[in-house]
Amino acid sequence: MSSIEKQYQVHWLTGQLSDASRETMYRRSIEARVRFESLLSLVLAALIFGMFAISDFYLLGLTREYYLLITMRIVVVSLCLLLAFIIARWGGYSHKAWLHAMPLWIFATGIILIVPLRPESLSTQVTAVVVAIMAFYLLIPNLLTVVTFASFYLSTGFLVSAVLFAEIAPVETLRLALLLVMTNVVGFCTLLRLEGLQRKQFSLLHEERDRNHQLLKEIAHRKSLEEQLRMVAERDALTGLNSRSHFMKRAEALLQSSRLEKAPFCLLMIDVDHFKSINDTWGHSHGDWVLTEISEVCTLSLRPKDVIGRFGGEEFVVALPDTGLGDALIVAERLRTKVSELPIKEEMSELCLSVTIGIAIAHSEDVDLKALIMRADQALYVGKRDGRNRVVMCRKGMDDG
Ligand SMILES: Nc1nc2c(ncn2[C@@H]2O[C@H](COP(=O)(O)OP(=O)(O)OP(=O)(O)O)[C@@H](O)[C@H]2O)c(=O)[nH]1
Repeated sequence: MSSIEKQYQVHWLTGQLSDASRETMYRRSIEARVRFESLLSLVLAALIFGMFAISDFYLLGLTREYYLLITMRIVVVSLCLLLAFIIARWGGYSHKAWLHAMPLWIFATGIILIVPLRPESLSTQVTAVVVAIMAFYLLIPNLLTVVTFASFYLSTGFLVSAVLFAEIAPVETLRLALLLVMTNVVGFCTLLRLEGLQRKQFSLLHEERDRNHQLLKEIAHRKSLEEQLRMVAERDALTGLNSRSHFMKRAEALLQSSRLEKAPFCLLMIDVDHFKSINDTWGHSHGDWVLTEISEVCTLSLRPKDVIGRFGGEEFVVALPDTGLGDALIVAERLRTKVSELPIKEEMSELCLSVTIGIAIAHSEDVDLKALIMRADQALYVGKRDGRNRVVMCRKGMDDG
């Protein structure tokens, strides 16, 4: 048996969940409904029990027995209404189930007390007792044990009263006893079945809820994994810039729309000068720091619609949509100056940080982004060759070299 099945196992005799905490949970789940049903049954039962006073009057007249009966009925009805009020206010079913059981004992006592006062109407009372027992079992569900005891009390009490005060013959006593036993057995079995079914339904609902909860957790976990994977694929781990592949995707889209709108489009290739010697002199961690600083200063100097990525090693690439050569030159110069003005760590004070930038503009005949990158790279190469720390535009003729 799985642990879930064990948690929701129903006791064969009490009809309650074997796990006490689950039983409390179940009772809490039906609390509002049980409260309302208890109220309704109490008020209705009190009303019907009280209305029998009319038939008492016609049968007994204003006799001593009648006054005793009416007093008893008033006490029972008042107690029931008082209990209805208490249940409405403080009758939490999960922790005060005994309160819901009390009316049964009051009614049972009331019914038993009628026998000595009206022994001649025993046959009517037998019917009333059978109806009351069935009502106990069917209208007060979820309290099988208590209902069984109360019904047993009513049955034996009534039987003893009938023998003592109505003086019924032994055969009649046996018949009455058998009738009461039968009523109790039918009521008990019906309620036991009902209790089991209700709790099974509850356990199925909970199992489903638990599974849904697990599923939601799993979905959330997968979503976060997907997000992490997406981040890994799209972002460069060191600088947080677009990764090369993601940059290519975004830049390609920008290039396409620039072509459609016939808007200018420029591309910058930025390379850190003498970066190898930075690594060699201060170590890779300082080299990483320099790359991060450069990526930050470049990102801050660009427009939101520009796209920057880390192309590899110490090389960055920038796509500038809606930008002609003149403006691209201004942007590149600004980036170059910002990098050269970057505040450097104390221990790297001798470092003269600079970048060389190659610019390429998209001509109408440009087939794809790769060709544009190649041209910017060639311009960058020229810049490196001519002494670094400069911005070079790709000119006709470089394409061939
Ligand atoms: N710290 C660090 N170094 C890197 C990283 N990626 C590449 N490098 C190093 O960057 C250096 C690039 O050196 P080169 O390609 O020779 O270029 P350079 O020294 O910048 O010289 P020029 O480009 O000609 O000015 C290599 O030593 C790489 O190992 C990185 O993520 N972090």
